[in-house]
Amino acid sequence: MAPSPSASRSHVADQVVKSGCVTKSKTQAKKVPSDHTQAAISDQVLEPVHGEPPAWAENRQQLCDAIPWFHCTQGAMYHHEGFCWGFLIDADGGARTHIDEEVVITRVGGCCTKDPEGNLILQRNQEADSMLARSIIASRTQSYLTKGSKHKILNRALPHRYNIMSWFRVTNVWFERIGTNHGAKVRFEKLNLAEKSWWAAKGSAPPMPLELRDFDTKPETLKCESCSKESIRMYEDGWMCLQPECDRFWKTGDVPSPPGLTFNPAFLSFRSRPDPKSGPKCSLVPDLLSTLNEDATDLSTSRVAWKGIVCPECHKCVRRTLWRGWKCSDDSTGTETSGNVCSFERLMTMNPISRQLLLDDSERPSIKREMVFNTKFMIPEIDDVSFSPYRRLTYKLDGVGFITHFVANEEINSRPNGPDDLFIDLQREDLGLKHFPLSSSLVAGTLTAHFAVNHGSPYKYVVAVLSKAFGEAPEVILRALGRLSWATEQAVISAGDRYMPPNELLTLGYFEGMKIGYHDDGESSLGPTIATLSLGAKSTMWIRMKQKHFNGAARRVNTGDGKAVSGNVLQDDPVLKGCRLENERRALKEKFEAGEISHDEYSNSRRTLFATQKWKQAPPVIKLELHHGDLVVMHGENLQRYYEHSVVPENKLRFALTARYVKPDHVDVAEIEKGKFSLTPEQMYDGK
Ligand SMILES: O=C(O)CCC(=O)C(=O)O
Ligand SMILES: [Fe+2]
Repeated sequence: MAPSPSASRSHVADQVVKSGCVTKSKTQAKKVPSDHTQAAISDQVLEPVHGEPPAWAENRQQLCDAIPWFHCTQGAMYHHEGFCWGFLIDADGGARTHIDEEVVITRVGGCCTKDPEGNLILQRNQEADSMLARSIIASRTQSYLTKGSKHKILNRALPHRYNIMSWFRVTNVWFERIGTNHGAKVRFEKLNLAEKSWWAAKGSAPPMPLELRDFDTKPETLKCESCSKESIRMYEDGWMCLQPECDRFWKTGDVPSPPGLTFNPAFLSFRSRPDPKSGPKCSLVPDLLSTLNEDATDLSTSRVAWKGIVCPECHKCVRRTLWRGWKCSDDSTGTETSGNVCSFERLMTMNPISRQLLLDDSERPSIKREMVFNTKFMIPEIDDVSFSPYRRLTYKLDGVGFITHFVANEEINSRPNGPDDLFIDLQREDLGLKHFPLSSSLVAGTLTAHFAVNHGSPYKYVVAVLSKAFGEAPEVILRALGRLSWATEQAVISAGDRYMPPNELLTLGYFEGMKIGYHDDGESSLGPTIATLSLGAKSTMWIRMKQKHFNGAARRVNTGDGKAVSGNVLQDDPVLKGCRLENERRALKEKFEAGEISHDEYSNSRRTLFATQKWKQAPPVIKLELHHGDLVVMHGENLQRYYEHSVVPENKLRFALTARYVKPDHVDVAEIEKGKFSLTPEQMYDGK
């Protein structure tokens, strides 16, 4: 038996209630089978909304960067320390997804995979003690919602792809049968019932005043005869036990529940009494800008200052794409639906940080830095004579290439025009450093975790960085290029190879907490030598074998248990020193090369060999501690083909200036000029 209609319920019933599986109002009960829902929805004509969201974004990265309570690039829920902070209602909320002006009902998410048609399928049972379910249950007092405009359940035209809705509270978490499993569902209720929701239909009636609402009538609750536990009457079609462990779970009478259930109107329309004590714990829209004090010396490079902001003018979530700050129009995805053209920008005065501020005590060597090499990694050849005052460390990878590390010291760093001066001058210049979109990223719109600017011949590897001509480069860039040309020449000539002077220089800038993940610098358009000058904060460079070369096969994820296993074996296995199953792989390769086995037999034997091995990450083989003023030269095409590197700085500010040789036949004729330069005697470097 449904409870009798309450004041609040009848009021809400006047507003049309939509649901993902069933479209229904109290007076009009029209059932739509779930698989027809999407088609039905796409035919709907969307009505305009009454207001504007307090903040919005065109992609998920913008949202996650600017909204601290939704710092979550995947999944529907942001949970932190056991609480759900933000919830994203996107395209697929499951059967009976419901949104009206005050209530949202959706699946909790998790435990899902996508079928070939892209529909979310619940893979296994979701339990009440799962992390997601626990954090949403713990968040009963409040939660916040954002919503994707792809989600047409509401039947309204939402202004942007992601729109912040409001504060909500969690009123119910329960389980439904989904296929052969059970999954958690949640009902949210808007906290502020007095104010009209911006997503209400344009011209719709204002919300019912609080004093006229009935907060006492709740949907009826019945005790299950089998498990003796109580469950709310959730569905109009009849009461059923909602305890997944009960034998009467999700049954009306003795039969499994029919498909196309609809919610009990009393369940949709009840409202919780407003409680002034359970207000929101943080602001819906953060105000980072007003709390920034630019006079604090190193604030502009600290972690807090590279978050996104909500534009005070157009309310877009804007990432800090620029070295000096935020520019609303610069963080545009080109998909802005509203044709948003906003001129807001906030560029900070960047007070140069002295290198002394970034040093720890172990980094104040007078002449040579003490070095202790960890035997877990390759031990280099040490040469204190040939390039004094530099110490030269050489790491040789047989048949692959070598890495030369010129270790600087105070004598080198403090010379006029040396690394100390370069570090300050780079900070004074407006180099045009920016975050660029990663060209190959799993999540579209992801920006690099560092700032970059390219000078000289265009270089388009990890990110497509527009290149500025050396002719227009600040003087400090040419001085760095002088040092890098010296290091490249010394390292290559001492190995007896041909020196090709660099014609490109990529400057990377790292604020606190930024880094460059594993990647290689191999590209057919590049010469085999790459030289980097480190300035500012100390950092660690890691070098490891590429995963496929380490394992001998590409990585494949087992669909059954989700574990990583070996996929296709390498066509041409170089069998690098230190790779997995090195002896066995080498023996098979030798047999194949000697013509003792066919290519198919070679591949099959390797497949059998790898079948018993779990996929493993390659451990780093070389670890370099990069200090201010150090130069590193990587030489050898195969080094980039078989190995990859990453660099993780430790403090607030670091620059890495990397020079390469871009082959002229890979450069557009119109761009050739950009790579030409001539250095003055002051810009040249002699190794002192
Ligand atoms: O930050 C560094 O030292 C490394 C830079 C780098 O790997 C690159 O520019 O490709
Ligand atoms: Fe690199």
